[in-house]
Amino acid sequence: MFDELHEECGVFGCYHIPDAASMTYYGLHSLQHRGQEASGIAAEHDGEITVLKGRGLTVDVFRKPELASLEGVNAIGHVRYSTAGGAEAANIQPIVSHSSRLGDVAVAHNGQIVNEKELRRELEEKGAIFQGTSDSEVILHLIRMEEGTLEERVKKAAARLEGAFAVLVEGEGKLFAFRDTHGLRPLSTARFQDGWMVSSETCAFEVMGIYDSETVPAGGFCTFEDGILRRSSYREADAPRVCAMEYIYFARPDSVIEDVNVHKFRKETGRILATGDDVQADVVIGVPDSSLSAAIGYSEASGLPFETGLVKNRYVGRTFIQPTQEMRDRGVRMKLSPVKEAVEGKSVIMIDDSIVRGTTSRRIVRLLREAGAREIHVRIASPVLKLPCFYGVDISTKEELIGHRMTVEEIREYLEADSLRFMTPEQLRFAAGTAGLCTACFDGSYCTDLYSYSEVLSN
Ligand SMILES: O=P(O)(O)OC[C@H]1O[C@H](OP(=O)(O)OP(=O)(O)O)[C@H](O)[C@@H]1O
Ligand SMILES: NC(=O)CC[C@H](N)C(=O)O
Ligand code: SF4
Ligand SMILES: [Mg+2]
Repeated sequence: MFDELHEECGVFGCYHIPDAASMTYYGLHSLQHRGQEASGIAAEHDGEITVLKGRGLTVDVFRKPELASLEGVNAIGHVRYSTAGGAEAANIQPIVSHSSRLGDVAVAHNGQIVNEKELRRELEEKGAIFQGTSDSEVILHLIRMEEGTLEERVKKAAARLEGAFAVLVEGEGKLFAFRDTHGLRPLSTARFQDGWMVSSETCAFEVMGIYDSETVPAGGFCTFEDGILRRSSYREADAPRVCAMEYIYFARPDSVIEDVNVHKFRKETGRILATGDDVQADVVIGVPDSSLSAAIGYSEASGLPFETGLVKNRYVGRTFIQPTQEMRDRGVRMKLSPVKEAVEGKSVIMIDDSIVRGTTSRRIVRLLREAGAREIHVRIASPVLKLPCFYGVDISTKEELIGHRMTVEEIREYLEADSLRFMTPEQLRFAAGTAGLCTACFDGSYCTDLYSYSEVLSN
């Protein structure tokens, strides 16, 4: 069970770049918002892969001398929030295999393989011995079991996978990157000096001063070999379906996915929410950080002033020890505080990006009332979340979702808000412009066969 909505994973790779491990470290740091559970880097030098990984944030897992021990011009890295398989050490990525016959190979994966159980059974029958329980390990075993050159084996392995995946593979001095046929998870490449970088999000390139990048298309396959990048495909692309939650919540506003900037998308959702909203209000506030862009969009379209109504303590991380009951009773809130001057006596439009269990919105409505807000109108910059995700986001059962159990009016009552509105899936697709979206957790339109996971839906 999750407490709130959690990020998923991020992958970053360097090919033909001096001190690749250190550059990967900086890349992972920019992707930290996608996973705070564990972090790892695998660097290759003369065909040998050395991996360093551990639980926690990238800055806590790596120290300078350790990074220096990761030699080589190629490296891949991963920040993890587990979705399949537990948080145990064996599941931390990159996952590496050493073999005298096939050499060293490392894999880093963001997403979730929906036919994992079927593949695992088949691989075990053929003699594969798994180190852990993560779905990502299946990719490594498939590569080992296939025949041909490393590139051919990686391509054949990719073609066996169903679900959501942005994957990096390293071995034999080469790097491979591929993306699922719907493009559910983002992945981009960029030129850097004499080499290349690959990243889940383009924000990681920009911190390196790179502003030109290219999306790996759905079903696309990149081979970095002999100092060059060759683009091909391992399977025909399906209709593009980028995870809508990437735009709504996960990705950083400065990232661009499928040519659509995340901040721009969020502003558009705010604008759509404001259109036709006839509520009488004085100010618009957003829940920092992920809904600030939507709140700005709402403010611009409605002509109502945007205010800093809430301040976030950025140092409350996942490992933060929950306050004692006594502190809770005294009203100590560790994560968000209202700005009384901004909301007192006012009718407030409060924008958040999503409601999962309703905990956050309910808490904020109360905080704003205590701070003297006269009316609170909650506007959510996404549709009602009703169904689980099997593509790499930890919404695993529908019972966890307030939107599955209650009508919008019942949710409004639970939140103690004066009014509540969501977007429709159609409006969300409109906000995405040219990018095709997955909206399955809102409307059930899963774009792949769900294999054993379909049981979760029928229960
Ligand atoms: O309905 P709930 O179960 O409370 O979940 C919804 C909240 O979870 C996310 O925020 P979160 O606090 O996880 O992180 P953030 O600070 O990055 O927005 C999201 O932005 C919503 O605010
Ligand atoms: N959130 C993710 O993308 C996780 C990747 C993979 N399924 C894991 O659990 O390690
Ligand atoms: S089901 Fe929802 S969270 Fe999962 S990939 Fe689709 S849009 Fe994203
Ligand atoms: Mg939030």
